[in-house]
Amino acid sequence: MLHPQATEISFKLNNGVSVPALGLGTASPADRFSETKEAVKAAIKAGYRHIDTAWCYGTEPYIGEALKELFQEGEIKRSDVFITTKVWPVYWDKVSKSLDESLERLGIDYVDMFLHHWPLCYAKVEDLVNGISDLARNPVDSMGNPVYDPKGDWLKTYMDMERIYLDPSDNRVRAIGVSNYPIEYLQKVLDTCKVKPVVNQIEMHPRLPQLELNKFCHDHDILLTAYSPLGSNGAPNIKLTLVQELAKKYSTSANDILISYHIRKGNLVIPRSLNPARIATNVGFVFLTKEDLEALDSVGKTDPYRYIDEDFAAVVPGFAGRDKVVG
Ligand SMILES: NC(=O)C1=CN([C@@H]2O[C@H](COP(=O)(O)OP(=O)(O)OC[C@H]3O[C@@H](n4cnc5c(N)ncnc54)[C@H](O)[C@@H]3O)[C@@H](O)[C@H]2O)C=CC1
Ligand SMILES: O=C1O[C@H](CO)[C@@H](O)[C@@H]1O
Repeated sequence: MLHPQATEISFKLNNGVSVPALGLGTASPADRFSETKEAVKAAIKAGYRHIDTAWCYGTEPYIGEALKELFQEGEIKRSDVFITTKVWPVYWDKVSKSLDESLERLGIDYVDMFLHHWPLCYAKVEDLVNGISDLARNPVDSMGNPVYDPKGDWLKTYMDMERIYLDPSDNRVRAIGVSNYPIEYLQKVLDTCKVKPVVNQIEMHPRLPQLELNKFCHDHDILLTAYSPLGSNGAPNIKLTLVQELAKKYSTSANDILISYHIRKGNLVIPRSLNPARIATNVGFVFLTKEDLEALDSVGKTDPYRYIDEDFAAVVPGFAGRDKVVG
């Protein structure tokens, strides 16, 4: 059977906007930010039409440089590419400013999808050396504990995003969504807000299949975007025995299995790489069977693991804050 490549598959968001299933992740390491420009150009040339970034990543300016050149070279036009960015919790009450800063860095006048990065509210602490817009990305006190804003209300961030989306004179976003939201927070949004999020971007892979969240989101017409599909730094999920066995069964690569796992379930997936050759090979699509998908889901029962579990996230149900440094 002939299969499309992952880059050729798109889904419809609940507001009718079409989104390519495969996007390029761009949370690049700080010492390699500038390589993001060539990575984005390589991705577009390999057929990707979806780029995932965030205000806090530091890569938006390099994505902007890549887009500018791709537009000038006539490789793509703005409407050919789906750009996602996110508002970080230090800007929990500065949503419009966050969006403007992202748009300026990206060199575009709208984003296709604007996500609430984390349902929590950081304090604003000046950091003129390593900060983003002169604010500490992850403010901590002298004991290394995260500093939250005591007046913070995570729902306000989503409501401000909603206001921008609903304003007919404001064309800066085509769709709004969330990230790292557990079921109870999604339920609160559904109960209190006018606009249903189009996606919930979460860590998801065979070791963290997120079956309950999947059911809840799909029951409510919310797509999931799988982050860290390869297991984040060093791509440890590639070594999983079942993933290797399926790669052998389908004469393909382990990364194709890990990416196809999400697309076959009707979800989006955003693997990261700065290596043009890898970017070009992370596009194979395998028509995994129902049994394959169930077997992959069950890895998380015997060998569960959340790779992205930073200390600041421990206030969100489901996160443990594993990286806490006790000083
Ligand atoms: N919303 C959120 O809170 C978060 C969102 N994200 C987004 O998701 C994206 C992907 O997640 P990441 O954590 O970056 O991890 P990932 O699971 O995409 O893995 C990235 C690692 O895999 C390696 N890799 C890529 N292709 C490979 C291949 N073919 N063979 C061998 N190694 C390969 C890369 O060099 C890198 O070390 C991010 O870049 C970011 O855009 C990531 C974390 C949190
Ligand atoms: O998107 C994100 O990326 C970093 C980790 O890679 C994390 O802090 C944030 O949620």
